[in-house]
This record gives sequence, C-alpha cells and structure tokens, in this order.
Amino acid sequence: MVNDHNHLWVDIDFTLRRVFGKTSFRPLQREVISAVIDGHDVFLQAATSFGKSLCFQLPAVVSHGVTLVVSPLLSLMVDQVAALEAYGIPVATINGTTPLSERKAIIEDILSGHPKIRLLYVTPEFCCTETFRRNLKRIHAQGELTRVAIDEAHCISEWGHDFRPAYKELSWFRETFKNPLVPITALTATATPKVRNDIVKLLGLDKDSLKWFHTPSARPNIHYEVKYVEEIDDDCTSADEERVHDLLTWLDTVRKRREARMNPDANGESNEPRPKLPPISGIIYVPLRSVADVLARILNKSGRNIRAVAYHAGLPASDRKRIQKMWASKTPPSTQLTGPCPYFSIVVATNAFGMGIDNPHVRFVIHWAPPRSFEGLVQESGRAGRDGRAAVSIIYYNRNERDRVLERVKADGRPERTSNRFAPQTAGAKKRSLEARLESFNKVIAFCESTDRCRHEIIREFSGDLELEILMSSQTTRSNQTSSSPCDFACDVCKYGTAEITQKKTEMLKASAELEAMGAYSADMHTFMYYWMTYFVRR
Ligand SMILES: Nc1ncnc2c1ncn2[C@@H]1O[C@H](COP(=O)(O)OP(=O)(O)OP(=O)(O)O)[C@@H](O)[C@H]1O
Repeated sequence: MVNDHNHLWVDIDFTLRRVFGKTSFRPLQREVISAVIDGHDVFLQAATSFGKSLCFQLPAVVSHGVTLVVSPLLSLMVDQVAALEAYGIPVATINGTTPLSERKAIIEDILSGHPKIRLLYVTPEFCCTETFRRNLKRIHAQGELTRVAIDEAHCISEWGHDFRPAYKELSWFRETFKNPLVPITALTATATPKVRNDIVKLLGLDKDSLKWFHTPSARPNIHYEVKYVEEIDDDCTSADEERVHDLLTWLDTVRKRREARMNPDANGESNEPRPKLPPISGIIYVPLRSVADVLARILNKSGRNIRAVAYHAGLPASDRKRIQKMWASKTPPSTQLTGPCPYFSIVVATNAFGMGIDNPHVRFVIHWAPPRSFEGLVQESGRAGRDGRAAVSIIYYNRNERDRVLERVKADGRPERTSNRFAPQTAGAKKRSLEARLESFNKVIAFCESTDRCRHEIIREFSGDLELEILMSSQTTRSNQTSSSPCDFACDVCKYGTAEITQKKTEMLKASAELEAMGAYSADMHTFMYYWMTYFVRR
C-alpha cells in the first residue's frame, strides 16, 4: 500500500508548526515521516530523545482514519496522550484505568465509520483481547485503520531487555490485516542486530518495501564516564560512604563551575546562587528501593541545598504520579517547588523511572551501581541532555557491586511482567531470556571495564550500529546524519587518557582484592567468570 503523497508536504510543514509548535524537523524526521505517510513499513531505531514519537504522531494527524499505537507502559501512554491533547489532537487511550463510559465512547467513535480519534494508545496485552480484535477488524473493514505503530519495539524480542510476551502476539496484525495491508511502524532506541531481526520477523514487516532508519545510538552531547570506586561499606542496602563522598565532591565541582561561569569575577568562590538560577536537575539510578530512600535522605541533609526525592515502585501510586508529573513538566523545576529554590533537584530512582521519561532539563544521570542491562544503560543515561545541551552520564563501578548486580540479573525472572495469560512463557523462552539478560549485562561490564576505548564507540559497537548503516545505505532515502559517533573528548577515556583511567581502575581493583581477602563479600565469582568468558568466546 505505497501511496503517492507528495501533495502532503505542505501539510507536513504546516502541521509541524501549527499543531506541534516546532519550528523545524530534526535531521531524518522528515524522511521517516515521508516513508510512513507513503505507506511503507518503517523500522526506526534512533537515539533516546531523537523525537521518535513525532514520526508516527504527525502522519496520524495528516492522514484520515485511526493510527493504533502499541505502548508498553501506562505512564508513557498517559504522558503522550496528555501532550497530544494539549496540542488539540483527538487522541485516546484504553487501558485498565479507563472508566467504562469513556471506553464505550471511544469504541463508538472508532467504529462510527468516520472516527474523530486519530491516535489510539493501547498496551500489547489489550491487543490480545478478543473483543478488541473484533473491533479492530470492523475498523479495518471500514477502511479506517490507517497504520499501526509499535513503540519500544525491542520488547518484542526475548533478546530485548524489556521483553513482554504479549508483544509476540502482535504478529496478529500482519496475519490479519492483509487486504488492504495496514502498514506498521516499529520504533526503538535500543535494539541489537538479533533483536532487530526478531522484530522484523515477528511483525512480518514487508522486506521489499520496508524502510530502515537509524541514528547513532550514543548521544554526542552526553559525556560518558565510569568512576572506579573502592567499596568501604559492605551493606548493599545502604548508600556506600565512598560513593556518597565522591558524589558530593562532584556536585560541589559542578556548582563551582557554574558559579564561575555566571560570575567570573568571584573565581567560583561565591556561596550564594544567583536568585533566578533554576536548579540543576539530575537522576540517580540505584539498584534497590532502600538505597533510593537512604540516598535521598543523605542528599537532603548534606547542607548543599539539594532537593532530592526517592522514586520507586514501593511508593503509593499518588506519590509516583506527582513526582512524574513534576518531572515531565517542560518548565524548569524551580517554578514548581515551594520554599527556597534548591541548587540541585535530584530524583533518586530505581529503574521504575525509565523508558520514555522526557524532561529536557536533566543535566546528569548517575548510576549508583552498574545497570542491569546494556540497553538499560543507554535508555537511562538517555534521560539526560534531551534539550541537546551538554549533559553527563556517570556509572559508579566496582567489582563487588558488579557481582551483586549479576546475582540480581540471574534471579530477575520478572514474573509480574513475563507471566501473561495470553502468552505464557515456555521453559525454552525462560532459558533464552536468562541468556539474553546475561549477555546484555556482560556488555555493561565490558563497557565499564574498558579503559582504552572511547565509550561512544563501545555503545555504537554493542548496538550494532554498523549493520544498520549498511542496511540504510542500500536505500535511496538517505539522511544527512553522519554515521559515526564522534566523541570529541566526550568520554573519560578520550578526555583523561587510558593511563589515568587504568590507574584509577587499578586502585579500585586493589581495594576490592583486599576486601575479598578479608571475606567481606561472597559473590559467585565462578558463575560470573563463566558468563564473562563465554560472552567473549562467542563474539
Ligand atoms: N522537530 C522537533 N523540534 C523540536 N523538538 C522536538 C522535535 N521533535 C521532537 N521534539 C521533542 O523532543 C523530545 C523527545 O521526543 P520523544 O519523546 O519523541 O523522544 P524519543 O525519541 O521517543 O526518545 P526516548 O526513546 O528516549 O523516549 C520531546 O520533548 C519532543 O517534543
């Protein structure tokens, strides 16, 4: 169903400005949107904050009929629906919290033969229900099912870090909507070649007309750094002293640098922030809820004018909603806080605060321990610098913490996410899922352990960017985007040099070895070494 939609170009630019309030397309967006409107199946893998949502939202606005958007998280759907409503776009979501009367009104509209709703957001689980499938068939028969967009498409694959069995059932779309064919747009920020292959196969994307689009996975405006820390505190549920000290020292440096920039005469010595400066926003990802609570408390009491809040799944839903709402606001946090303006506004969160969080002002993302997956590393660090300005990603790393995370990765079957009455997980699938988690975590370790390669280059390699460049180069539609991931000293290895980073790592290793000799931790080193080595043997 490839159409000639050249006449829509005017609409596209007009819609971008008038409806979405943006002055211009970002590189590649125009090409992707054009391919979507032309009726191609589209695979878009673009870095976090690229603006992937616009690539299916704008086509939905300029086309007739309904675009079905499959999205993994309620909070993500709610955020996007609220943003689209603010633009005046007819949009709806059906999910577990939608009142019955609202649900009926939505279904009535989309079955009316001339629906007003342009975008309908649903979860993959909802797409498995018989009633909804029946309704979709009716919309399709009326010629009003324009396209399907699969957001966070990596969730389809068992090799994707956020695997959801119900995503697998989305093969139903291609099997069912053949005449006329309903084009599918798949979007993700993080997919390895294996995951991409699964996505294309499972969704039945049409290889002949499929358009691939890709931007480098590493974000040039993010400075990636790994901090090798010695571990003093062996209590993994608290916030380790060494890291707290390092963090507070780093925040002091950030503050002094900013002061010096704002007030060069004071040589960075001024203790008083300028009254109108908004706080510097950051996220600290921690592995456990207890650490989130403790660390937020420590930061609030540090005497450094920090406003820190903990965010994790153990908080009441109303608190989480409030924090997320405050965080998602496009206005600087200073205008939303009561009391004197803090110097830093920090969310200390578990990975419950992840995919899709879109706040342009985040200047730093810190991982208190190595993240559980490589894709999580890319996704979570990608919450920083979404306004395109310089931002920092720091990972605190030591081998004790690495081994603890490994234990969690192995134990992490995520029963609440993997069990699904529509798509129960088989033993084989569970095994593949564990292998995938370990493979992904091994990439995190390789990223952290490396002291002689640009971190941007490592991200690029592990994300399989090269293969995507080859796929894209076989298309006629090319982007202006450079395919390399130029670091320009935007990582610790390139900035400080291998010798200095290796020295820091050696100090950390020495301290870890001493700690181990004292029997201070009991990680399963054999298991770890096995996976570590098999990973490199396989590569
Ligand atoms: N052409 C544009 N001009 C200005 N801002 C844009 C443009 N396109 C998108 N944006 C903004 O960029 C931000 C990020 O967009 P979006 O949330 O779609 O990113 P994403 O690619 O889905 O990222 P992630 O994978 O991290 O969720 C949003 O605030 C969006 O409004």
